[in-house]
Formats: sequence, C-alpha cells, structure tokens
Amino acid sequence: MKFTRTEIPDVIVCEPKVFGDHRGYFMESFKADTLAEFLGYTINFCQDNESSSTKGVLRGLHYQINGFEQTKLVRVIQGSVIDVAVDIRKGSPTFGKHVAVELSAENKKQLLVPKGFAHGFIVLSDTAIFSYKVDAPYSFENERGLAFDDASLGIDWQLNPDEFVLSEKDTQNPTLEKAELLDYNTNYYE
Ligand SMILES: Cc1cn([C@H]2C[C@H](O)[C@@H](COP(=O)(O)OP(=O)(O)O[C@H]3O[C@H](C)C(=O)[C@H](O)[C@H]3O)O2)c(=O)[nH]c1=O
Repeated sequence: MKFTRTEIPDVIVCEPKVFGDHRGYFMESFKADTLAEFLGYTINFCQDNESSSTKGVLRGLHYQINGFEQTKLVRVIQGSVIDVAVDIRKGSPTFGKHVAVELSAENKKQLLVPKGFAHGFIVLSDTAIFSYKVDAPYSFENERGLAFDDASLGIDWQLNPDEFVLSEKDTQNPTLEKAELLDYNTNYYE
C-alpha cells in the first residue's frame, strides 16, 4: 500500500498494490498493521458502510460530534466520485481548507479522512458504489452537516449545479460560520 499525505497532512491518499493477470486482479484493499505502521497509531475501525448512487448524487458534507467523531477510510468499488474532506477543527492551521480527490474503481485510490473533518462526495459516473470503514458507530443524534455549497469553502464539485441530486437534509446544512465545529488539539487516537 502506498500512502501519500495531501496538502492537509492528516488527510492521506492510500493506493493498494494491484496484482493483475489473465483472470483479472487481486489486491489487499485494507491491512490494519500496514496502516498502523505508517500512521504510528492504530485506528480501530468498527463499521463498514456501502452506498450506491447515480450521477450527480452529492452526499455530504457530514460529520459526527460528542465522542462519535469518525475516521473514514473511503473507496469506490464501481464508478468514480470526487471525494472531499473539509478541515473543521477550530485552531487548525488548515481550518476551512479542503482536499478533493477523484476516487474510482479504475484508480483504486482510497482516502483516509480523519476525525475533525466534514466529508462528502459527488458521483461523476452513471452510477457509483461507495464503500468505507469508520471507527465510531453511526449516531443519528450526533450527526451534523455542513453546506456543500458554502462559498467560503470554495469546493469545485465539477458538475453543473443543476445536475446535483441531494437529500432534503443536505439542502439544509449550515455554513461553516454557523456549524458546530470540532477541536484541533484533541488527540483522538490516544
Ligand atoms: C451514515 C449512516 C446512515 N444510516 C441510515 C440513516 C438513514 O436512514 C439512511 C441514509 O443515511 P444518509 O442519508 O445520512 O446517508 P448518506 O447521505 O450516504 O450519509 C453519509 O454521507 C457521507 C458520505 C458521509 O461521510 C457519512 O458517512 C454519511 O453521513 O441510512 C445508518 O443506519 N448508518 C449509518 O452509518
């Protein structure tokens, strides 16, 4: 697995070694000790999620609070998406900044989105299957959202806004100025 820190160093692109042959391919899509060795600490993922979406579906920007903050290790099984992680940690040198990476079944890239980030993606292909690990369980009461179209974030979702398909909830999320934020100094992984 190749790990590459992005312009926000805590957000990491993970690229598995792919073994192709006449039958197709094989890859180790996740290996706990390889990731722990790179990070210097262990992430105890506790839940796998999967969603299927059509072109233009934009899910996000989401995060959890009150001890339910989630690290996410996200990847695309089929199709392609633009995946976005926004730093919402008060006091962070990259507060309000984001990373946007194209993840696809073809490039097999994964993104490690640490706690303290709002996360979302938009589907570029006709359909996409999105699969990810989280290290804290879902908590409806502690789920929060951030406006995908908050101008202060400057996110380029690449499609025309008239192509966006959103849940009712995601049309109501607050801007960064009004959102409940997280702390930078918390060492979530102790
Ligand atoms: C996230 C989640 C949702 N649900 C239920 C709640 C709803 O009844 C239904 C759909 O949930 P939602 O519309 O929040 O699904 P997404 O819009 O894909 O949410 C995800 O969107 C972006 C990409 C994220 O980063 C989060 O992982 C997650 O918030 O699944 C569960 O039962 N467990 C869960 O872990």
